[in-house]
Amino acid sequence: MGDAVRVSGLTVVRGGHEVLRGLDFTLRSGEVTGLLGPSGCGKSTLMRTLVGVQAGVRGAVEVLGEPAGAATLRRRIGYQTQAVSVYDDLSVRENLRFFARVLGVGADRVEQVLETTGLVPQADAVVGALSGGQRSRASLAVALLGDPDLLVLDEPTVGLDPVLRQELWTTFHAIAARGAAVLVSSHVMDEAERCERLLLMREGLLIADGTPAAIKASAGARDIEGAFLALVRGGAA
Ligand SMILES: Nc1ncnc2c1ncn2[C@@H]1O[C@H](COP(=O)(O)OP(=O)(O)OP(=O)(O)O)[C@@H](O)[C@H]1O
Repeated sequence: MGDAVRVSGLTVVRGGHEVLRGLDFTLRSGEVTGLLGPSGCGKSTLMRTLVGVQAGVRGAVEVLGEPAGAATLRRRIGYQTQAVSVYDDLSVRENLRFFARVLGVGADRVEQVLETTGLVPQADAVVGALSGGQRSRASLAVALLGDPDLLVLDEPTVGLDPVLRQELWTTFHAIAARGAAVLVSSHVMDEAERCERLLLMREGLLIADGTPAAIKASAGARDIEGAFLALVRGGAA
């Protein structure tokens, strides 16, 4: 499948500092790419840039063949931020019906995303009464409503128990298998092995880009955490 995202020479200035420094990479459709790096390295800023809401951007950022932020991309991109973005006093289904109307998609899509995110049993429960993991899945369901070709998920598994994390990763792979490019950020290196491809970041720089196996092999490390440390000690960033 082709490239969903092409980025070259991307630099972003926030608060007078270069928080992204000359990034070049592509994201392919049909793959789950993990965006990994310590807190503050620039993952959220990169995601905000791809969805077209970040100011202070220099360089070329092409998303689904258009410049990032183009109005035509709105329905084609799903974005889940770190904050839960559903209404506590509405049920899951009511939230989805509301956002479906905003996006102009049919009610049948609401039922589909309830299935995809495993929320059918909770569909009529108010969001305020759900667990953190269920609330997070409700946000994911909203991000899926437009049947996006690019799905951008900012730390969607943070704070979830291992069973829920496993279920969510299965969902991400199912979405990619239908042809979407899926970008998932995490500051937990052990999520790396679940991705087809990884972008490792540190201090605004991309220090590795490849499959988990290739990154481990080139760093001579047994796991991604070891590879990350080897890359940092080797002066990659
Ligand atoms: N609104 C802002 N104004 C100025 N600087 C900011 C702003 N938001 C973030 N930054 C800075 O930009 C850098 C990158 O932040 P960003 O949120 O992209 O990192 P992150 O890797 O997503 O971190 P985390 O994993 O903690 O969410 C940090 O140094 C941060 O302090």
